[in-house]
Amino acid sequence: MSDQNLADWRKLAVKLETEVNKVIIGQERPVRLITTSIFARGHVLLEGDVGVGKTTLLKAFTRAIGGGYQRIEGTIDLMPNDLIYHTYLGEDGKPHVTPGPILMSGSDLSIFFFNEINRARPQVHSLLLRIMAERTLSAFNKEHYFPHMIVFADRNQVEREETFEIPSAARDRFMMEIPILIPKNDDMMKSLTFETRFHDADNLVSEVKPNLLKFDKLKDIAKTIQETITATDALKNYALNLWKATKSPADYGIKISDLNMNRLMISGSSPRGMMMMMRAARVNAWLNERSSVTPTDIHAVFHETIAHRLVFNPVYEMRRTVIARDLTNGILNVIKAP
Ligand SMILES: Nc1ncnc2c1ncn2[C@@H]1O[C@H](COP(=O)(O)OP(=O)(O)OP(=O)(O)O)[C@@H](O)[C@H]1O
Repeated sequence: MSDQNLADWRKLAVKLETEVNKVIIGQERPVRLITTSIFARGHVLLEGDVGVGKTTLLKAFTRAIGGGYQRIEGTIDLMPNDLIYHTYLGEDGKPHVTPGPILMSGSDLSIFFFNEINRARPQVHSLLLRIMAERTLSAFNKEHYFPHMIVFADRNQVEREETFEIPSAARDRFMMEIPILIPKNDDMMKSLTFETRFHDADNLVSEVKPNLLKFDKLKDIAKTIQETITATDALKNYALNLWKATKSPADYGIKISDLNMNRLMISGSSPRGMMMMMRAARVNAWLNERSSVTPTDIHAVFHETIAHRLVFNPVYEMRRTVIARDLTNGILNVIKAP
């Protein structure tokens, strides 16, 4: 793929963001991060309250990139097979089997949204993780492939009863965890409350230009971005120091008020985490018309690619959201950028 092609795709990526930002208001940063994940081919955890527009956001993205959108709700009685097929008694009195959400769009599946993943049992998580990693599933005597699928999973953080928290090994498979918060701006809050266009999500999504990108070409362009955007030795050393600081922040003089830094960390970033962080940073460089990754590109994605995979001492886990934010900020402040 030529440089011209990369430039053309960049224009499409910017258009994609414009289209989504047209219907989803006050979420420019999550939209940039989701675009980054799409072009870095990484799965995403969404963190946020209910009714903040997550479904609408993902439907808007799917409409613009093309391909199929499917969604499933995590519930305590959901079984792994519920992802694969439904059974029902037909009018003819006979049992029938139809494809479940994961199979419904066939190999054109583009975005799969698992809402409230932590309400589903670990058996369901493991099936999902296997499909995410292998992009294939055998069912109905056939192998099914999902070469273009990106999984988005939302964790209900408000009600913790009857939930099955996804373990750190599973969280590590996701490229990012992106917070989706209610817009703070008064005018936007008024718009969401009073403008009727926001009240009908399907109608709202229909304002997005359909099939702006070719979803089945994203894999190729993602590969080209990773192969084309370079990193200097100084930048590589910088990334290495950031990595080490996630393992033992105390050794680097990083402090968070009232925490015992020597007891905070159980484990820092995994190699996969650093790899995914760099993939996202490369895409950020490309989106900003740079041919080489700069520290700014790393800063743009560091928190969202690293925080969810850090494991804290259990006494600090309840305060994870705040501590993780302070820690990643502390690391970026203390480690000297080239
Ligand atoms: N920032 C926003 N921009 C545009 N519409 C929004 C925004 N936030 C909420 N909405 C509107 O709020 C309604 C609920 O949104 P949606 O169903 O997408 O939320 P959700 O986060 O998926 O909810 P749940 O967690 O309950 O599934 C929709 O009508 C949507 O248009």
